Amino acid sequence: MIENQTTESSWDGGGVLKRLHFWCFPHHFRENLALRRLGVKSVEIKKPEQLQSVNYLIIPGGESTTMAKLAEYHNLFPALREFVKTGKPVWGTCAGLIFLANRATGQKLGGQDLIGGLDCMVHRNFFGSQLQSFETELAIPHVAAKEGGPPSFRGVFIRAPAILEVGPEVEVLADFPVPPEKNISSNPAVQTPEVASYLLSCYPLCDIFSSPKPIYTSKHSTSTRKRSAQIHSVLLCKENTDSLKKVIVAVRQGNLLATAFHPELTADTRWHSYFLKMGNDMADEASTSSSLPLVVPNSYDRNRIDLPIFQ
Ligand SMILES: NC(=O)CC[C@H](N)C(=O)O
Repeated sequence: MIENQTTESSWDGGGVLKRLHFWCFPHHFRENLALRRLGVKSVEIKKPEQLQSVNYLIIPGGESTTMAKLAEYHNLFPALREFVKTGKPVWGTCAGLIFLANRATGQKLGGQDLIGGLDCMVHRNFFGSQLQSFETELAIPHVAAKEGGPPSFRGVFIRAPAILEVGPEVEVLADFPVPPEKNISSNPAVQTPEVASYLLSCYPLCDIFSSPKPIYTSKHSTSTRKRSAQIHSVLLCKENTDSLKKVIVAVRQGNLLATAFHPELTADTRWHSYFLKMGNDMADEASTSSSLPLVVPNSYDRNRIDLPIFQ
């Protein structure tokens, strides 16, 4: 995995990669801080040819439509798709997750180009607008088993996507219960036909026609309004349901890692060290003995203070 070292990429005596390359968008600065805590220095990728000397790639959060336009402008898509196919580790956070998905919904009019590779259907802005951003404790059994520390992680969701479906090769690393009725019904961003279908599929046993209350206005078509009434009824049923349906918020598929939340905004670097170790996993699978193992310290530090972002 760790071939193609550039003169910028070097190893210390213990085999720690001193320079990691990643694709820069607005959250670059915070990614850089998290990686530095693990002894890794990162650089921005701005041109397709830079990807040839890259071993790891992080596609950070931001705004995926704008990111797609920039990637198009700089002709990055072919090189990014090629990179994903090489088997080198790639991690998409939030907008980066949208980029890696094979299928996306909730996109702006006209859609946007995706890199693809991750066999899933992602819903952009699933939880709503910027105002519906939130923090929550997520159970992360797989990552905690590998990295140590507590079994949960503080997930920071900023106008976040959620994964609605995954293919058989995809391992779910974290999920999250669909928010309660009051959040969803007051939130226009999630009232799309795709969310409707999803919620209806979650609660098939509910009487979806009881006490309908339209969420959509008269400017929407009759079928859309009917659908909206169905969602509302489903959500009313859900209030009485103990077992809330969950959406997926972190996955791994081979060399691809994706999180709907922002680990770089917390002081807990376990997702970053998990990602760095993925290079070793991939090298083991490919039995490429020529690759140097990347030594990443187990990163949980209970004394590191985490500042709240959303109250
Ligand atoms: N924090 C984020 O990366 C938000 C992603 C954004 N909602 C998008 O669709 O691109």
